[in-house]
Amino acid sequence: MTDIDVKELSRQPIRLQSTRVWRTYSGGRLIDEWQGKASAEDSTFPEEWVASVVQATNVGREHLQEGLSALQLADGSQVTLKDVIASDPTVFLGKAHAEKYGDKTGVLVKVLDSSERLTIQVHPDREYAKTKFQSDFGKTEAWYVIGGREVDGEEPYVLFGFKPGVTPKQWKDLFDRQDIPGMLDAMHRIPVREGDVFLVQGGVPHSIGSGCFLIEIQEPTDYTLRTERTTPKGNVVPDQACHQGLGFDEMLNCFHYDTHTLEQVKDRWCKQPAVLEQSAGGLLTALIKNTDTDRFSMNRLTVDTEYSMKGNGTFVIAIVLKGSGTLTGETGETKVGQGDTFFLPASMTELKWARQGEEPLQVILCYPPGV
Ligand SMILES: O=P(O)(O)OC[C@H]1O[C@@H](O)[C@@H](O)[C@@H](O)[C@@H]1O
Repeated sequence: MTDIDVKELSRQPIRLQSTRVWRTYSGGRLIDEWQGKASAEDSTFPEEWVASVVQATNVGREHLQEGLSALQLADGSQVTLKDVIASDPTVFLGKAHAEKYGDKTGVLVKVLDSSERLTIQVHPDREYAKTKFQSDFGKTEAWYVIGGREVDGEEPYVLFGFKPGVTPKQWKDLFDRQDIPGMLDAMHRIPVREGDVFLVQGGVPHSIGSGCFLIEIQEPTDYTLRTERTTPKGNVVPDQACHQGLGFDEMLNCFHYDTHTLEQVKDRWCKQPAVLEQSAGGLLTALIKNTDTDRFSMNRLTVDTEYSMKGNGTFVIAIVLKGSGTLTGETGETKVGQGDTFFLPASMTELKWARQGEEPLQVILCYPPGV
């Protein structure tokens, strides 16, 4: 493995390379456009994984190492972020975090763009993940909608939460008969708009609809249990991809069968952004707060002129959503622009974002548990 200069690397923003991941659904054109690629198109690589130290689980693609974020070192060689962090977890992740989580970041961030509806699915809560997958993490996730498109005349939407009256027996029956309209109808359908924020806890049935362009923050696993045995486009979902080796009965046990009215779903899982700090230079808004969940948090920074951020002893995952400018730390200045992604090591104590372009610089800041 290439020599990692820990001292040098831990004092500067680490620019991450693009990591696209194969999924059962198609999309990704809006990610290509956002990243400024010459040709933008939908494909079966509809997700960009950011600062990932998690390998993707794709049935039939186990021979590939998908999902791990990489970066380029000063000598031009490539190394995974996972190896960089493992070289000195305390310096990169922060002392308190490393004491608790070792070399794991405890969080995974993605940019996702769907040109078709995703399969109806559920992710494990912590208890299920522990007992069935021997994992300390489940897969609670949150979505921040950054755009979207109309697909076949349908506006972007998401489906989640069981409607009143749905029972485990009914859900099993719908699954056994593969009554997909029935399964869709058992969940609430919510149209989405840029700026919306949703928290989807482990155990909650859901399906991201077509036309959604969003940033997702989640617990760092890739456990998905699917009740649809064919995708909306008609591709067969292998049994293993439905139940992850646990069998169909255990798959059905992953769901939380509490039911909600639409109002209750909105109250519980649709989150309202809240201003954290406003200065002459910028505006910091909380999208997912540590009072919403103890699994992660996410803020949006809008820089009108300049904005300084003090380190708080932990690392940050940054996605430049819009605009261009600079990011200055103790080792110098880095140019930043829409589509760039960074891992900001915990040992960076001070950072200054500055806008350069015509529009304000907008950055999404993602944090691990405990911040
Ligand atoms: O089941 P597929 O289509 O592969 O989609 C899986 C995707 O589902 C979404 O709801 C999110 O949980 C993503 O993190 C995940 O990658």
